[in-house]
Amino acid sequence: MVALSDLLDDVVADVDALFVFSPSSSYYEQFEDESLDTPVVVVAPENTVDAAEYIELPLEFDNVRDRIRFGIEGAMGNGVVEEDDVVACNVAVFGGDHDAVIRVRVTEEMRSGIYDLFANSRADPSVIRDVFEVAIELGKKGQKGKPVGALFVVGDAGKVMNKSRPLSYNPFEKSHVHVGDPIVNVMLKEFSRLDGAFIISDSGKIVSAYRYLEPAAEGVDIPKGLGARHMAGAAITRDTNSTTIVLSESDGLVRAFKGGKMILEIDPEDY
Ligand SMILES: Nc1ncnc2c1ncn2[C@@H]1O[C@H](COP(=O)(O)OP(=O)(O)OP(=O)(O)O)[C@@H](O)[C@H]1O
Ligand SMILES: [Mn+2]
Repeated sequence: MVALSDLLDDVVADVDALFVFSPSSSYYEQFEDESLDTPVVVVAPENTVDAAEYIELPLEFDNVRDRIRFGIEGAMGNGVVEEDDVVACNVAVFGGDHDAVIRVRVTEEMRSGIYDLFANSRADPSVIRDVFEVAIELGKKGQKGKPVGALFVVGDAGKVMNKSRPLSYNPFEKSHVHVGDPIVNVMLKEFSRLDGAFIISDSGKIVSAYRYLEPAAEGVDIPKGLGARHMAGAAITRDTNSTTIVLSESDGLVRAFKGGKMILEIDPEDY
């Protein structure tokens, strides 16, 4: 006969670290006890509890898997955990109080680049997320069932505009629309059939569609086999402080670039 608490014992047995997501001060206090010999990592929008090991969560991922993956990836980047560590994650799945402990093995695949994409971009994290979600959705569904490609340049829009030229009239010229508005997502998907790039400001305003990017491509090092869209998308992030999110029409993958380098490559179907 097992006691119910045995189930929990198994979940937390021999873990290398405990991740506590967005704890209140009073909740966190119980982990500060020196007798707990497991390192505690706090993952939260702000380090209000003054945790020694802290990972910033720039947005509340509603999906718990995403939230956990993000925290672990951040901790891998800081060297707090490494491949094959086993961690316990204390989260609130249904909002409010912490209601679950989830056991996770850290794998190298968790280092997807998502953490870097959100935490170290100049644009607002929620803007990055909204654009990323449009790209993922477009990648999953295509445009009227056909695969489409798209190139989104996010952040540092003034400079990006200076390093590009219009291919056609700008449908967003006089509008004040932002990514994340449902109607805008429909527009972005519709316009993705057209050539060129979308330019989006730090705060999410859609500045232009149809831009032909003309960055200097020297010093840009991206995987061989990627074409002009990806080269331009990578190079503009070296020339400016932007981040780009690129959906490939030919292989269906979503990639992100920053500082002239690819920081993320994912299959929308896995996301
Ligand atoms: N400098 C650029 N600025 C903006 N858009 C570009 C630029 N170069 C190419 N594109 C866009 O990318 C499209 C596809 O070009 P290309 O096939 O060379 O890129 P790719 O990297 O192979 O992308 P995909 O994997 O989607 O085919 C072009 O039709 C054009 O709309
Ligand atoms: Mn191509």
